[in-house]
Amino acid sequence: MKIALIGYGKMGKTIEQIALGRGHQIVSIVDINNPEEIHSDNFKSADVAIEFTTPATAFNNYMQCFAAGVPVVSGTTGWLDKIEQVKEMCEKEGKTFFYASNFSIGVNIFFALNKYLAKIMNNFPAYDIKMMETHHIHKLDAPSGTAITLAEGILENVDRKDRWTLETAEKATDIPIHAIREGEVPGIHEITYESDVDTVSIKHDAKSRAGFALGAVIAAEFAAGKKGFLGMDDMLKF
Ligand SMILES: NC(=O)C1=CN([C@@H]2O[C@H](COP(=O)(O)OP(=O)(O)OC[C@H]3O[C@@H](n4cnc5c(N)ncnc54)[C@H](OP(=O)(O)O)[C@@H]3O)[C@@H](O)[C@H]2O)C=CC1
Ligand SMILES: O=C(O)C1=N[C@H](C(=O)O)C[C@H](O)C1
Repeated sequence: MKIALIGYGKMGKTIEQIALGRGHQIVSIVDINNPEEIHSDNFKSADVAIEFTTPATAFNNYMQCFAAGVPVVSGTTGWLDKIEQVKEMCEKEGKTFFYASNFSIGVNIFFALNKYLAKIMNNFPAYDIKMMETHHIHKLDAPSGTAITLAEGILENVDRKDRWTLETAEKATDIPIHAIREGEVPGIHEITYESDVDTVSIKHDAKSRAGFALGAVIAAEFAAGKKGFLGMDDMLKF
């Protein structure tokens, strides 16, 4: 498969290695220093583009991919205020867009476990809920996209909570998310249910970026040739 990379940072470089290892070709690399590459014939020849850039630049990159007729797989976080526009373009204009706040298979198993535990905990109001996420110091957004997805999984299932907040809970119905930025940590997420008598917690700890990158390449293999707004639930069967 011919892959274009948009964003050649930590994720772009890891994805390149994994894609080459799976027999794919990297036909174009667009980064901050060569934005015009996105208009090139090489870019347009790609079966799919994999986009990992920044919260501020992702949406414009999606628009360029749509204009070039190249399906896009993106893992960039912090741009979700525009997600409805992207969904509408997929539905009405037949564009292809695959998004995941976290492409790791382990994290997606953790997402399912989080929802299952939340359903159980809905019946046990003695437990209060909080979340902690730790990432490297270069991360631009907080809380992480993964933490937001986890919080949404709890909110769907626990009636006594109605929103997430960053750092402090302002009312009993809030789920506080504590975001720590430390060294070069690839990503840790932990959800804690605490009562007066005990604590129940679940945790995912990424050892490197390899799991995120492998998931993104598998998603690209899945998305190429398909139409619409796609996500991990379309690809993974639990
Ligand atoms: N969904 C998932 O599974 C995962 C998501 N992420 C998310 O992916 C994003 C990228 O992460 P990461 O690779 O670690 O970040 P990096 O900062 O290492 O890489 C981003 C790259 O994009 C470049 N860039 C900035 N603007 C543009 C632009 N307009 N066009 C093309 N390239 C551009 C940056 O250049 P420069 O540095 O010169 O500005 C940099 O090389 C983040 O939002 C992060 O949260 C990360 C890991 C997993
Ligand atoms: O910025 C990162 O590094 C990561 N970002 C994603 C997020 O915001 O959830 C996924 C992963 O945790 C690494």
